[in-house]
Amino acid sequence: MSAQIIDGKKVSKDVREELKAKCEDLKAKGVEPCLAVVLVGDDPGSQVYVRNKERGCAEVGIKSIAYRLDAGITQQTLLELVDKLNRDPAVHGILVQLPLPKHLDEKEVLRLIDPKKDVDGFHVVNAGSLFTGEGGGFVSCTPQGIMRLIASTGVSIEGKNAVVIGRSNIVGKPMAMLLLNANATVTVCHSRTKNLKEIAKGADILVVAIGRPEFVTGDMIKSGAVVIDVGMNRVDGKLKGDVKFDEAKEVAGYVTPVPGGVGPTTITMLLSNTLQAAEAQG
Ligand SMILES: Nc1nc2c(c(=O)[nH]1)N[C@@H](CN(C=O)c1ccc(C(=O)N[C@@H](CCC(=O)O)C(=O)O)cc1)CN2
Ligand SMILES: [Mg+2]
Repeated sequence: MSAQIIDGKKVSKDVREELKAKCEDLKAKGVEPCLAVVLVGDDPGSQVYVRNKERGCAEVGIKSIAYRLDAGITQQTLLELVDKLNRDPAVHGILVQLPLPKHLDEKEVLRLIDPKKDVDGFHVVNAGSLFTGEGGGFVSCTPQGIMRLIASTGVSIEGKNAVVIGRSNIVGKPMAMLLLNANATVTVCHSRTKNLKEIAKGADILVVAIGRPEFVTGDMIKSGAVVIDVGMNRVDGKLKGDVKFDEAKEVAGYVTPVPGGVGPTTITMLLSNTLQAAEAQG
């Protein structure tokens, strides 16, 4: 058996077409959607992601303003910028690219972003509305994109065993909540989990975000499962996922590649959240 490859670029392209139309509608109503992107320092990966965010905005019709700040800036300077953007009615969405340089307090910065403009969905208010199932807040972009990828397979989530490997605030925890809200039976595994192999093998839907190259091997995957690989590990200059792709594709029903799976949908969901913010703020 050979799994179907979930094409993140194709899913992303289709969603962006919908977003272009939504953006045009907003502009026709006199709203010019605008995203402020804050990048601190010169991490090469972050520079690429920020550039891709600017390109994504341009493609869909969203105005973007990037603030590229020196790696040595103080916490106070960064907080003042966020505060200024919070108060600017022309800015609908604010994101601070992570990771920040070590001397800066990431949590304090994220807490200051107005939840109504927190298009990354990292603020406790937005995380809270996802956790209570209240909805209406912003959902973290990577897990939101993964829900689109799963939907593209046509496999229903309700009643399925979903296993999430990884418990970060950005991916693992919100992913578990989205799957739970979609009526899956969810297990979250992490570096201290015992019998991880057996638990993973019971998954109809397996999401892997543990940050270890090729951690999940073919013998940890249930036949026919949907396998989503969130990993982006650089090994000898090559990008490797958290799943051993060649083995996974012999066992799984569906599997995401790295690159070209989860990554492309992350930025697309950011664009979607920005339009949601612009619509709400008007
Ligand atoms: N403020 C934020 N910081 C970070 C986020 C985030 O959502 N908000 N997520 C990641 C980085 N990221 C977006 O910011 C991101 C990472 C990767 C991709 C992507 O398209 N990956 C490609 C491969 C790219 C490569 O070759 O390196 C793929 O998987 O096909 C998009 C967005 C951490 N920081
Ligand atoms: Mg820090």
